[in-house]
Amino acid sequence: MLQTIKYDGGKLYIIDQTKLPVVNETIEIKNAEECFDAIKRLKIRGAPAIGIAAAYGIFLGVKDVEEDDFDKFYKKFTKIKEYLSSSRPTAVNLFWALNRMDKKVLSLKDRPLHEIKEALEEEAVLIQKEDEDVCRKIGENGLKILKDNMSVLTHCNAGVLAASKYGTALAPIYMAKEKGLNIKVFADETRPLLQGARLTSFELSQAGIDVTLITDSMAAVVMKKGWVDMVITGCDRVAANGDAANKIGTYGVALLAKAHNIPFYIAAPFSTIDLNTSTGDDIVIEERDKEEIIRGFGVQTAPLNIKVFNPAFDVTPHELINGIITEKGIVRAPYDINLKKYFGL
Ligand SMILES: CSC[C@@H](O)[C@@H](O)C(=O)COP(=O)(O)O
Repeated sequence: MLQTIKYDGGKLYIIDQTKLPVVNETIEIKNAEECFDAIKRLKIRGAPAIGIAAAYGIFLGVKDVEEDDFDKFYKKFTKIKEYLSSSRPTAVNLFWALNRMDKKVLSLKDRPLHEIKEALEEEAVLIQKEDEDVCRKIGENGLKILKDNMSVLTHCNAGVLAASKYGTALAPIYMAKEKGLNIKVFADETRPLLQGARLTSFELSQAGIDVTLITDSMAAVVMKKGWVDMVITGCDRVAANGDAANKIGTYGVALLAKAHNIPFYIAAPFSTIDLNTSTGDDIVIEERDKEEIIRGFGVQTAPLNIKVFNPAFDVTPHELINGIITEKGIVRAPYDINLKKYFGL
C-alpha cells in the first residue's frame, strides 16, 4: 500500500501528489514553511492527511527554537500555528490537529523545553497512528453496508493518499478486498484538479481493485443504467446539523443519487465533525486560483482574461445523506441529535 506520509528518523516525507500518477515521488518536508507550501499547493491533500502533516509541520517549526522562558516559546509556537492554519480553510482536521498540538504544549508549560519538544513529536506520531486505526474502523463499519458484487461510485480522493492508511470513503473498499469480496468502483474524474482521475483510479488500480474512471458529467448516465448501488465520498467538514462539505461536485452527485434512488453515504473520522459549526452555511469554502480552470496542468483551455468562479468544495445538505460512516459506527439522521450523542453530549 502507498504511504502518503512517513516520519522516519526525525525526518518527514510525503508523496508529492501533484506529480501523480505520472511520477511517484517522495519529498522531504524540512520545516513549517515547506509544510505550508505542500498543503497550499496540494502536494499533500485530503482532510486527515492535511491534519497529520500540519501536526508534524508545527513540530518541525519549533524543534530548533531555543527559549527557556515558556511564554516566549509559546508565542513562537502560536505564530507558527496561525501560519499553518492559514494554509487552507475548509478541512477542519487541519485546525483539529493544530489545536491538539496546542493543548499538548499548554499541558506541559512547567516542564523543560526539551521535554515539551519531545512530547510534541510524540503527539504528531500519535495523531498519525490513531488515524490509521480510525480509518481501519471506518472501513470495518462501512463494510457492514456493502454486499458482494456491489458497485460504488466515489468522488475526489478519500483513499490511502488522503490519510495515513486505507482512507475514509475507500476504506470499506479496501476492507472488502481483504475479505475477498468483489466490489466495483466508479471514480469521478473530479474537475478541476482531477483527484479522482489522478489519485483514486491510480491507488485503486495499484491495489488490484476493479475501478472504472468516468468524467464528472457521466455520473448521471451510469446511475441511470443501474450500474451504481451506492455512493460513498469523503468529507472535509461535517457541521453540527449533518451538512457536509466535500470536494466541489459532491453536492451534484448527492442530488443525482437521490434522483436515482441510490443511497448516498459520506465517510469521515470524528476529527472531521465540527460541532462548533452549526450548519453548512457556516463552513468557509476555499476559492482557488483561476489558473486551475483556464490553464489546468499547463494547457490553456479557456480565454486567459475570462471571469472564473473556482470554489474547491461544496456543501451537501444533510437531507441528502443516508449516513455518516465513522470509526464509532454509522451515524444516521437526525444528525443534530445523533452526532452530539456520539460525542457523549
Ligand atoms: C479522506 S479525504 C476527504 C476529503 O478531504 C476529500 O474528499 C477532498 O475533498 C479532498 O480535497 P482536496 O482539495 O484534494 O484536499
